[in-house]
Amino acid sequence: MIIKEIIDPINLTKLFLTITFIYVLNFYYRYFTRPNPLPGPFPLPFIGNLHNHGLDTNGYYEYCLKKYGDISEVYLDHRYIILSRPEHIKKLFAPSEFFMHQPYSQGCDEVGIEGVGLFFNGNNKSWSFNRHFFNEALSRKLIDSTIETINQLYDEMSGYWQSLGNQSSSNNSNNWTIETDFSSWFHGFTNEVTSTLTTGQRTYSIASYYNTQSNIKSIHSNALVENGNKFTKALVKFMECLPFFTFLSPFMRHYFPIIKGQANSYLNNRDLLFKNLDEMIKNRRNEIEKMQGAEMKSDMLTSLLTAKTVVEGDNFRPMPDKEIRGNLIDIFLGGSDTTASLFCYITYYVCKNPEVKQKMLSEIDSVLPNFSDKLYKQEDLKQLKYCNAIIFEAARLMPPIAIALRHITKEFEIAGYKWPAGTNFHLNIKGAQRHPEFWNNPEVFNPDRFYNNENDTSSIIIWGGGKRICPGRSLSIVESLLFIALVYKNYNVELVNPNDPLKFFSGMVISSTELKVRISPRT
Ligand code: HEM
Repeated sequence: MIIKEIIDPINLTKLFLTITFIYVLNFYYRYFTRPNPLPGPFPLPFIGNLHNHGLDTNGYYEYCLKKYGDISEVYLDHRYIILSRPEHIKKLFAPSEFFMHQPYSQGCDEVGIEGVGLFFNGNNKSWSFNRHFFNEALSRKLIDSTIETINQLYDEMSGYWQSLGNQSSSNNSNNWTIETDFSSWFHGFTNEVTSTLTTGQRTYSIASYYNTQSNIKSIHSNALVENGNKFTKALVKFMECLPFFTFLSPFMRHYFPIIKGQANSYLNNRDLLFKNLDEMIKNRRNEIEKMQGAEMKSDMLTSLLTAKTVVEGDNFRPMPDKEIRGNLIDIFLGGSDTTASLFCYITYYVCKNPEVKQKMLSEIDSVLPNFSDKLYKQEDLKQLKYCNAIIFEAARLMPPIAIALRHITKEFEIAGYKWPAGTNFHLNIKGAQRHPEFWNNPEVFNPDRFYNNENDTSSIIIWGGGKRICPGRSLSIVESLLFIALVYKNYNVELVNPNDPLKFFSGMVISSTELKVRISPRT
């Protein structure tokens, strides 16, 4: 009888309405009594400001800066304080402090990345070990072997362009022009570079893209290309799911019908990706066991498997597989899309500014030998000072990661307010790098800011700052210099639609989605 009364639909409705009422009351009580109220859009229960934020992170923070000024707030899964002034942001880059990126996130736990690797790791001890490992692994030796890989992969990609050019022209010579999408080529390219650097295995992404564009197929077998393709797609989808699991509340992910379906599809994809990575780890472990002292490969997976320095009390033990997987994911997520997109932004701005392009070509031609003569090395690249300035200026205007995260675990004073432990910050990198009080003509692409010191450039924070500054920053600069050198030394590059704005998707990374260019061999 009592059970019948409890599950009576009228009682259930009353219960549901009462719980919802209490939730809403609590939500607004907390909102109106929050410490240091700031300007920002009014939040709604359950969704906060998700309806204002939408999927365009970059556009939304630009809007907040214009409408609410240097410091404002937004409600997603938590309250976030948005900082857009360099000096406020730099307080959270204090070199002596370990900051978490975000508090414990049930969403990140669900996708299996909470507390492992670097980016999603808020445990100082385990983060410090992984970070030390990263810094050691990304040594000059690894950068040298990455340069070699890029030179070789470029050779293959250039061969594909040549083949497409010959297919489109009647005279089968070097006199051809093709229209193609740099965004697709370079996403494939950086994916291959990252995979080789990380696991020692190729993904055949450039061959895969070539096969979609060409009547003649690449020499790599269909099975290899198809496998690599599946792996790459799983990585892209995994990346896409991160804002979804980070910013949507568990309630929405678990109970809202369409959202729940999407969450399940992302989780299936996670299973597929993890299975792939776990197999790579297992296979390499077997390989290492069989090698017994012979010279090992120099990729990061081998280093992770042979590192025996995780401290547990006084004991040392090998890094657990889950931790290894977390580090691999960090490199794939941090290193591929960012570098590919940056190269697209560089190309866009260089092609829109002919005087910059001319100066860049003069530097490349005077510093670098012809590609066929020798592979470019770190020493060659160091001389490309103007190209280096171009990289910084393109990343100032279009930082591939537009927002950095910080979560404080003790009271901190920023922008004249005392923030209690538990406050979350979104550091608006793009806003700070275009801030009119810190940059002369901030919207103008002018590499001379970094070449002739035409601007005080201390407000540049492309790679974040403090202890959590990007560990891949030197590698990404070397990769970008090499892309510029190889492509522009050998090809004429123009935008197909110079008047079109940049095309990108802004989630965690401001990712280039298309850049149509016209290329022909430089004679
Ligand atoms: C143009 C290329 C790149 C850009 C713009 C970029 C930018 C960033 C930014 C802004 C952060 C957050 C820093 C902070 O919170 O203060 C970060 C973190 C990170 N990046 Fe990069 N990155 C790039 C390339 C790479 C590469 C090539 C790798 C790996 C080889 C990498 C691996 C990571 C990792 C693991 C973290 C997390 C660090 C930590 O939490 O300790 N990134 N990156």
